[in-house]
Amino acid sequence: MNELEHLYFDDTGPGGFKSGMVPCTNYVDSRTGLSNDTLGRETAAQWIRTAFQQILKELADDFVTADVAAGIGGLDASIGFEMLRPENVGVAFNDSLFFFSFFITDKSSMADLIAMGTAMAIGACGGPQVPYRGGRIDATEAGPFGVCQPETDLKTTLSSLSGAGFNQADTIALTACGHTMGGVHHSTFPQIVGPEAVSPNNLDGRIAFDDTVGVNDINVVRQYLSGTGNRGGALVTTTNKTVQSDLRLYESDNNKTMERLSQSPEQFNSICASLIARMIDTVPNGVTLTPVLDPGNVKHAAILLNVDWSGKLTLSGFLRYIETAGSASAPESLDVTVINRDGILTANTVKAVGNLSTDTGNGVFGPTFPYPFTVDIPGKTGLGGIAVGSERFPLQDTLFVVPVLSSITPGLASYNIIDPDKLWTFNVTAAYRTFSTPSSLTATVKYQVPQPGNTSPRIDSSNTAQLALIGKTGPFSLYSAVLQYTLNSKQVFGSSIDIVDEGSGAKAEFFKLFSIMEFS
Ligand code: HEM
Repeated sequence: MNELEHLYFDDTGPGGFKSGMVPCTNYVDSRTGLSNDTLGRETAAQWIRTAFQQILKELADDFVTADVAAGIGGLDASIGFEMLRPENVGVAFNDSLFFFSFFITDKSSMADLIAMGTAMAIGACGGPQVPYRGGRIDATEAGPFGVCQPETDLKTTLSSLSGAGFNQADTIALTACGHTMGGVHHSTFPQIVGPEAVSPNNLDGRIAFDDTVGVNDINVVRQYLSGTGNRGGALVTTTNKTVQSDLRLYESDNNKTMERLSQSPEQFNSICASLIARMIDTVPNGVTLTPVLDPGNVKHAAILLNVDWSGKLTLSGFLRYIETAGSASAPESLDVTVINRDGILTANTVKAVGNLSTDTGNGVFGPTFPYPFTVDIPGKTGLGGIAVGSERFPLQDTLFVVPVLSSITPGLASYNIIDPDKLWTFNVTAAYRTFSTPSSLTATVKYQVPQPGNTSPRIDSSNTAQLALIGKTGPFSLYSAVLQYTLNSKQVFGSSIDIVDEGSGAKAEFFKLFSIMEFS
């Protein structure tokens, strides 16, 4: 299963991608790793701002100053290299990148996670579903300097964003779509918000954009136009004219765009969904984004394939059922039917019973329920996929990592995500459905490594080892390797292994090593 789909649709429990913004007003302080509701900060809002700043910054540097038509700019996480710049003042970017860094793997770049954070913060906090695609590539160096600050004059802001393909109405609407959650902080922008905003439960002194600070809604537009509530927030109401950047922008077309946005929540949502999608989909030349991640109704997740010494295969994992708009409510069970190696639907069917008491949904698409299943498969006929109702999901048994014959030590009992470096031993066994000896069967372990001067790590793919034949079972040959690395727990968490036979092209890609860690 696609890692981004997993993070977005399934990984929503404690420690999952969504955990930072539950509830939407939650704030996770990267300095302690803990929630803190006394500062007047909000993680969901920081995530949206990070994407924009990366883009406004990337919009301000790549995406804005650099010209999208020239293909230079876009969401590429170069902000990680630029934390010390004045334009990146405040903790928001550091907080966000620190949180996202736990989820960086070979298949999930920082830039994709920044974009996902925005889609989730908006979609799960009362806003629209923002179409989300993957495929962004992280920059390997800092980008040019940015320009969009509260002090920036209107002409410069508009021309910067127009270089990124956003006209004046787009720029006004995009800003209002972003400036509905969170607010402006005295601790970060004392020239905008005075010390009077500071209180025991608002130690950073936030003035919110509207009075629904944790909800992505039309309120900011309506309060701005009617002069009620927070009147659009401090970038409108500050008496320091130089930094009234929202007021300058909103008024620049005589409030026409704000009037249009205010007409209905549905209109606000649909304009925002399309502008935010355009914002996060702005990528440098040469980057091809995937199709929009489709929650579907039913998909498989956390699939593991084992083989025993008699050659019998066992497939286990779960289906997730999302009650997307207009779909039937989750049934008590779903039938999983094995498709054999030749692509033929077999009579081998098991019932996956839903755990309907646990909604694992990300709050964007609808209640989501897991249906665990296990099915035995004769090694002779093998596995080509599974069918669930009319849906077919391709799987393969040509080359795969065998979880029961693989291990990681030390185990979960001594694992803590903030543990420092220690020696890890990965004992990896793969089953290969061939009896001819491959010229070279290699295992590449990929894990994150820090980048000097950057909060965001990169993936190191340089650790490769040969696998050696250890036996045969049914139609499979078993190959194994023992790999040892000194890593911290965070590196182990996101590590994965690819097994490749270059000669035949057979591969088992992105097996997450953490998935086999046991209590020991
Ligand atoms: C057009 C020019 C813009 C300027 C000059 C600007 C400036 C600012 C400033 C000064 C803050 C206060 C940050 C703090 O005190 O921590 C802020 C907050 C925020 N901005 Fe913007 N912004 C702009 C557009 C946007 C856009 C287009 C989006 C997203 C689509 C966005 C999303 C946010 C969010 C979510 C916050 C709240 C952050 C928090 O509460 O931590 N901004 N912006």
